[in-house]
Amino acid sequence: MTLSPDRPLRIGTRGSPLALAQAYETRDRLMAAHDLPETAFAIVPIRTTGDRVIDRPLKEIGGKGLFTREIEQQLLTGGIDIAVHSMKDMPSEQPAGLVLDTYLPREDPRDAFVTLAGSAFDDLPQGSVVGTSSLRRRAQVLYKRPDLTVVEFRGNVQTRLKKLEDGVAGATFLACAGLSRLGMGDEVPRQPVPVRSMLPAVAQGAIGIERRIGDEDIDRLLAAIHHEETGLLLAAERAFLATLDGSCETPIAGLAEFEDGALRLTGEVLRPDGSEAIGETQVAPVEDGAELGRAMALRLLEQAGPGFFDWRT
Ligand SMILES: NCc1[nH]cc(CCC(=O)O)c1CC(=O)O
Repeated sequence: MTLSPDRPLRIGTRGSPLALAQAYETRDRLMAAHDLPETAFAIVPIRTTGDRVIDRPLKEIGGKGLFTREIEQQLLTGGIDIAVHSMKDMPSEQPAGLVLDTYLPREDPRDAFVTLAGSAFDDLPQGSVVGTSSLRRRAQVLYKRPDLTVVEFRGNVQTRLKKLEDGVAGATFLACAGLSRLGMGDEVPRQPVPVRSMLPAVAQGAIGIERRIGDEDIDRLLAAIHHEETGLLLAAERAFLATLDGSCETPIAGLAEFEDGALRLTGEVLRPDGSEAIGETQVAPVEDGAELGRAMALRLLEQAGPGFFDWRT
């Protein structure tokens, strides 16, 4: 495939600072892998429903693919050639005609606990207010600390820090990966939360690149930057998520890690109000991740029983 300034490879992405950083990282890896100049690529920011509607909780806007639909549409109609995504925002299945199996090396998957003073989650005073728009984080926080109040908190890193300064909440959570990709790892007063204390979202910290099925030039281009290990981990986590049929309305957490040459998966489901959590850890051969994830999801669903994810009134 010949890429030139006249016919650059168009990389679709959301327009947020984090999304753009991920698109640039992808471009830089493609430049290095294929010895191509910057002018062989064009970054194309695309506004999604999730970006447009910022005044309502995500779960109210509803539906899967809030941050991806418009981008996938452009990919299907040829407006862009590839799309770069935060894998944790990706539905477990892609629209017909698209495939998402190229991953960059995963960043730190942990959540970071953020306060103006940089204090640790365990030191948060009784009755404090925590801001988050993530159902998973809300349920996990309330499960561990029923004394806390959780308020809705949307917006980018700067907006959230401003809200802390304005006293809207005393603390919030952000993904470590996002902060370091933004180069803000040291600017933001944060404490990484151990994964055993707060299990991350499925695929947190991983970047995925989506393409059209059957475009062999692009297949070859992307194969050179695919990170196999991340692929093995995400196979387990994404099978777990797919079997649970999760959406942004279901508090689900999952993390796969390598351990002594095997793959260890921890999965967790919570009631939205944080009154109950069910989880387990299992080990399997690295190539059996998808089966491990599926089986774990089925066991957790059975233990949870019907109505587990319903909001209690
Ligand atoms: N839902 C928004 C979103 N999607 C991916 C990340 C962080 C980066 C990542 O997990 O790869 C974030 C922000 C956050 O949770 O702090």
